[in-house]
Amino acid sequence: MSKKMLFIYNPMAGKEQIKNKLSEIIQIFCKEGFEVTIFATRGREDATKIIEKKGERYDYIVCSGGDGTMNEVATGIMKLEKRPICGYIPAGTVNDFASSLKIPRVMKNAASLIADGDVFNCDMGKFNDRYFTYVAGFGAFTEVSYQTPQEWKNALGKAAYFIEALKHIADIKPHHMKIEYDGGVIEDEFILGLISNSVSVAGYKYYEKKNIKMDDGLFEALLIKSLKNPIELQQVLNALLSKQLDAENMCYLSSSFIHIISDDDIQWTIDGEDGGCCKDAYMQNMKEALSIICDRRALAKVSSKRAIE
Ligand SMILES: Nc1ncnc2c1ncn2[C@@H]1O[C@H](COP(=O)(O)OP(=O)(O)OP(=O)(O)O)[C@@H](O)[C@H]1O
Repeated sequence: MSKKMLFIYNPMAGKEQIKNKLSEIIQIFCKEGFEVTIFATRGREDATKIIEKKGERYDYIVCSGGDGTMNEVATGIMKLEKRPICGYIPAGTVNDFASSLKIPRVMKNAASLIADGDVFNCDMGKFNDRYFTYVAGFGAFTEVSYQTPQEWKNALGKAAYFIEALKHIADIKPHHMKIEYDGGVIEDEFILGLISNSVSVAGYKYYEKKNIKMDDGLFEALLIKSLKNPIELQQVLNALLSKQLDAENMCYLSSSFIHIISDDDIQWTIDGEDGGCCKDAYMQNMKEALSIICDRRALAKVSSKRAIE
């Protein structure tokens, strides 16, 4: 019996990367016995809407685009009762989510993986009434992915985000907030927070020393307190570069939920896109909610159910 696939792609993502690859990708799917319906997105939330409307008719929903498109597709799937298996062909600049799951950057290899790969039940994040696949954040680094000029992204790739972030860190206004998590509360002034379910954020593998699992029902939260002088700033930058996440003025914790209540509105970023402003952000880990195809080698690293091979 043929497997029904809805293939959704953002034609504009990552320098219109898919333009010359589409035919090859579709041929791979057809050769592998998929019956493919193709949908090109036209703008914001298009992917989510088509999935909400028609997603349950398919066995697989495969998307191609950047982290923003992946987010919109995962959001659509979360809204379905009968959730199809998700596949991803990355086409953006950074693709943190894809790199955590070892999904190839070469599009035809990622397409072949859809037929060959393993299904991984990945945790998803819920942020108030929205969803995220790998990160919700505020402050210095988080504003970067949509502030970094496109020409920099194209020329420098991952380095562009980091350089832009370093430029901004000193200008960021601290926010007074209360942070509730499994078994604890912190109250302080913070300039940055990253709540993630990924081994890589903004292109940097900050968490690689921490043995992060993406199906354990836990977020990792990295918070940086308000910095009083250039020495403290330097210490934090050094700690970030050497991936020492529990240094002075930094908090690192794991929790199934994170509730952040701030005195003033905070600008959030969700999976690298604008996440809007709010004073009250409740983030709940949705354990193993998204079934996504990934490389077998990634499972050994990101799944709590597999012993390291
Ligand atoms: N045809 C389109 N034209 C313009 N924007 C689109 C179109 N289709 C979808 N979008 C919107 O563009 C946003 C960003 O797209 P996406 O993340 O796929 O690419 P990108 O920005 O190039 O990738 P990255 O941010 O990873 O570099 C999506 O959230 C989506 O809402």
